[in-house]
Amino acid sequence: MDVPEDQRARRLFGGGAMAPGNLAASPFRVDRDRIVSSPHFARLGGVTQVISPGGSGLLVHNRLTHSLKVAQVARAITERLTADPRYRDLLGKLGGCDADVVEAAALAHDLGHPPFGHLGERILDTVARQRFSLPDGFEGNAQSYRIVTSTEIRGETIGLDLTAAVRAAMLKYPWTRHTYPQPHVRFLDPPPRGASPPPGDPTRGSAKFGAYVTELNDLRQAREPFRGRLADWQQTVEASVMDTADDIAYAIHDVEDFHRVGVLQQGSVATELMAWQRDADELRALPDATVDATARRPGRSVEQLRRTLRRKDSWIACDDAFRAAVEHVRLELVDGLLAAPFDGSIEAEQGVARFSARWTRRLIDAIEVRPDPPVRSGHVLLGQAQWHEVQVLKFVHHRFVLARPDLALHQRGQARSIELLVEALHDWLVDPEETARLPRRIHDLVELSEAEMAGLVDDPATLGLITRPTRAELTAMARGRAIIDFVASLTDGQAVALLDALSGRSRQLWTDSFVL
Ligand SMILES: Nc1ccn([C@H]2C[C@H](O)[C@@H](COP(=O)(O)OP(=O)(O)OP(=O)(O)O)O2)c(=O)n1
Repeated sequence: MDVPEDQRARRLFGGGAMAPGNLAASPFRVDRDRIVSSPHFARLGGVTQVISPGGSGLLVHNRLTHSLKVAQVARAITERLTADPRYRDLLGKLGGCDADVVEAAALAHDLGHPPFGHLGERILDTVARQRFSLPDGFEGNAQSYRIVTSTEIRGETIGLDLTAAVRAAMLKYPWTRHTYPQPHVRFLDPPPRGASPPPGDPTRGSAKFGAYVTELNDLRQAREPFRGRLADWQQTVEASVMDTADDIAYAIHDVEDFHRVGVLQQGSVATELMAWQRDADELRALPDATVDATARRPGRSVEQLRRTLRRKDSWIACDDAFRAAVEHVRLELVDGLLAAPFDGSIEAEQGVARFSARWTRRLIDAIEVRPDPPVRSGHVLLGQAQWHEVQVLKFVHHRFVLARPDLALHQRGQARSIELLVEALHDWLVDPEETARLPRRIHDLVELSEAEMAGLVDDPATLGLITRPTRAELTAMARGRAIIDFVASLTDGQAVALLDALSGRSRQLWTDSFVL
C-alpha cells in the first residue's frame, strides 16, 4: 500500500498548499529549488571537503561540488530502482522513493558542515558541550536539519518549510543525541551505524545524530508518514539512497582529488596493497596487538582494515570478497589511475574522467533494496563485492591522505582558529558596551535559541539536563548556541578573515569577505 502523496508532501507550517513563489509543479521539486536558492547552499563552495577550497584552486572538491555529485548519483540510483519491477511493491510499502525527494535531500545533506569540514565539526562539538554546557553539542547532520527547519529564513515562516518526505530523507541518523527514540538507539544490540557513543566516552550520547532536541517535534512530524512502515531508528528509503550516494561519491572523488594534486603516489599505495596480498596468510595469524604495534610496516594497515570490517560489519564482511576487492582496487589504482602522475594534460584529464565514470557506473549498478536489512544497514545498499571495494578505496584515502603529518599540522592550526573565533565572538556578545553594535544576525540567533529553549524548560530531561535551568543558565545556553550557529554558517575564508579582524591582525575595513 502506498503512502498517500499528501502526507509525504505535508509542510511544517503550510499544510500541502503551494506558495506563490513556487515555480515547480511537484512539491518536492519546490523543495529542491528552495534549497539551491538558499545562501547556505552557495556558501558550501567555500567549505572544506578534505582540504580548504582556497588553497587548492580548481583541483579538489569542496562541499558544494561534492553535494552536486551526491545529488547526481542519488538521482541515478533512484531512477534505476524505480524502473526495476522487482522493487516496485517493496518501495511503495516502505514509504516511497521519489527522484526529486532524494535530489533535494542530497543537495541539503551537508548544509550544516562548518568551516574546515569534519575538523570544525569536532571542535565546535567540544566547545558547545564544554564551554557552553549544551548537552546536544554540535553535529554536522543535526546542523543541516536545524538550518532547513529553523535558522534559514524564507518568507514569513522560519526555516525553509520543506515537505515531510524531504526532511525525513535528510535524516541519515533519525534520532537525537541522548533521548529520542526511547529506548535510545545507542542501547540497541547491535546499535545502528553512528548510534554508539564516540570511543572512550559513554556519557556523550550517540556519535552521530540527525537533530538537536530543539528540532525534535519537527523530526517527529517528518517521520509521521513512515510510522508503522519503518522502525523509529531506520532511515527512510530516500535517506538510505542519499547516504549510499554520499559514500559512493566521496569514495571516488577523494582518490581523484589527491591524484590531481600529486599527494596520492603510486609507489606507496602499491607497496601497502601488494605487501598485504603477499603476506595475507601470515598476517592473519598474528594477534591484534602485534598488528597494531607494527602498523607502519607495509601490509599491516590493510590487515587492520580487514579486522575492523569483520568486527564491526560481520553482517557483510567476508575474507574472499575482501581479497578480491584489494586486487580490484590495486589493478584500478596502481596499474590504472596512478600509473602516470597527473600533469594537467588532456590525456591526464581523460584518465581521471574514465576512472570516475567506470567506478560510478559500477557502484550504481550494484545497488540493492532489501525488505529486512541488518541493523547496521539501510534498506538500500551496495552488493557485497562493491561494498568491500568502497571500503578499500576509503582506506587508501585515509591511509595516504588523511594520516599525513603535514595535513595534521595544518589542521591543528585550523582547530585553534575555530576555538579562538568562538571565544572572541562570545566576548563581543557579552560585552555590555557593545550591545548596540553587535551584528544583527547574532542578536536574532540568540532570540531564536532563547525562544526554542524556553519552550523546553519544563522538560529538562529532553534538554539533556537534570534540573530545570535558571533564567541565567538558559540565556547562557542560548548565547552559546547562537555563536555556534553563527560560526557554523561561515565559509573557511570568512572564518579566517573574521578571526584576523577580531584579533587586530586585519588592516582592511568594509571589504566583502563577510557581512555583519
Ligand atoms: N577525519 C575525516 C573524516 C572524513 N573526511 C572527509 C572524507 C570524505 O570526503 C568526507 C566524508 O565525510 P562526510 O561528511 O561526507 O560523510 P560521512 O558519511 O563520513 O559522515 P556523515 O554521515 O556524518 O555525513 O569527509 C575528512 O576529511 N577527515
